[in-house]
Amino acid sequence: MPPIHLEGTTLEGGGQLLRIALGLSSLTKIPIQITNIRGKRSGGGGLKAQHLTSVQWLGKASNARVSGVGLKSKEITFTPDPYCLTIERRKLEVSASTAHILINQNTPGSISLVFQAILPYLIFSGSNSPIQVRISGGTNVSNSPSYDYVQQVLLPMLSCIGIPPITSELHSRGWSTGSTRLGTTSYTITPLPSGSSLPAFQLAQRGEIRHVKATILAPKACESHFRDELEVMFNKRRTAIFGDQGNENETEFDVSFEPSGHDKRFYLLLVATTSTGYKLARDWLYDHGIRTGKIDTVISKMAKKVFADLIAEIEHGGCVDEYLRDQLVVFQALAKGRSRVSGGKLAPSLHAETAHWVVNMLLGVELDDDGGCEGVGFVAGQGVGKDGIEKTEADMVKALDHLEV
Ligand SMILES: Nc1ncnc2c1ncn2[C@@H]1O[C@H](COP(=O)(O)OP(=O)(O)OP(=O)(O)O)[C@@H](O)[C@H]1O
Repeated sequence: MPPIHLEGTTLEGGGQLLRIALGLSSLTKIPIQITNIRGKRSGGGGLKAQHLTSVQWLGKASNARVSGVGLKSKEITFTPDPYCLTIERRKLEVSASTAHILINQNTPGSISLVFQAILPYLIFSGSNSPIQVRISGGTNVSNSPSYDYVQQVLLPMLSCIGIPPITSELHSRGWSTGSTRLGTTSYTITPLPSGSSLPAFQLAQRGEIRHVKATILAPKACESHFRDELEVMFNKRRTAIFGDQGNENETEFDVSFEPSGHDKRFYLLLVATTSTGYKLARDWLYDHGIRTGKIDTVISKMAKKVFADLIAEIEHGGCVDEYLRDQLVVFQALAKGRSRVSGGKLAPSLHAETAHWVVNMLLGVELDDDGGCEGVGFVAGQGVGKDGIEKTEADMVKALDHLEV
C-alpha cells in the first residue's frame, strides 16, 4: 500500500497534524508520508524534540519502518508493520499486571503533547491490563495543554465520552518559563477491552455553569494578592459566568495556590464545570517580560485576561472549549457510529480544522458544520484501514510492557 501523503503546511501547519497522523497510522497500519513538517512555524519548521519523541515511540510500538527521523527533519515516511502482532518478542517480559512505559525527554518539551500523540494508540491497544506511562519534560509549557489542564479538563472529558478513567500523578513540575526545568508525570490508562469499540458519544447539551475553579502557580510571596485579585474579579463577573439568575451558592468559586519556585513563573487556569459535568477552561502561562516591582500589574493582567477568555468560552454556548474541541476529533473519528461535539456559536479553530483534515485523509471521516461525524468503529487491539479491512489482531499489551524511548 503506497503511503498517504500529508502536506505539513496544510491549515494550521504545526505539530498537531503530525501527532494525529502518527497515532492513526500506528493503529490502522496505514503508511504515511509527511512533507514540510511544521511548515507554517517560524524557525524553519521540522521536528522538535517533543515531536521526535512521539515519532520514535510510536515507531517502536507499531514496529514501523521510519525514514527521515531526526531533529529538524522536514519529511518522514512512517510505515507500520502490517503484521505486527506482538512486538513484545523484541525485548519484553510479559506481565499480567500493569504495563510500564517510560518516555524521557531531556528538554522541557511539552509532556502533554507527547501524551496527546500516544494516547489514542494506548486506549485502542487492546491491552487487557492497565498501562502506566511516565513521561519527563515540561508540565507548564507555552502553547500546549498544561499538566493542570490535562488533569482537570482533558481526563474528565475523556471519561464523559466513554473512555475508561485515566488517572494522573504529578511527580515534579517542568517549566519553559523562568529558568527552564524538567519535570515528570505519570498517567495510568485502562485501555478499551480487546475486541471492543468506543461507542458513539454526544456532547450536545451543556447545561448551566455551576462552579469555577482557579489554579494559581506563582511565587509564594504573591499568594494573598493573587487570591484577592481573583475573588474581586470573580465577584464582578458573576452574572457573565452564571447568567442572570446567578448562582448564590457559597461554594461556587475555589482557588488553589501552589508556589511556582521562581519569581518569573506565573500560571493561571480557570475551569468552569457545568450542570452536565462538562469542563470549559482557559489559562495563561505568563510569557511577557516581568519588571521588578511590577508584579501587581502582572497579576491583574492575568486575572483580567483569563476571566475574559473563560467568559468568551461560556458565551459561545458549546460543550467544549476551543482547545478540547481539536483534541477530541481523533476519538470521534475512531468511535463507532455518529458522535457529536458541540462547539457552540464559535467556528472551529484552525487546529480543529486541521484535525478534521487529517482524520479525513486517513480514515475518510468527514465532520459536518455541527461538529458531527460518523466514526469508523475502530476495534481495540485490531484495526480497520481506510478500506474497512481488518489489518492485525495485535495483543499490544505484550508489546507495550516496558517499552522505553
Ligand atoms: N492553553 C492551552 N490549553 C489546552 N490546550 C492547548 C493550549 N494551547 C494549545 N493547546 C493544544 O495543544 C496543541 C498544539 O498543537 P500545535 O500543532 O500548535 O503544537 P506543537 O506540536 O507545539 O507544534 P508547533 O510548535 O508546531 O506549534 C493543540 O491540540 C491545542 O489544542
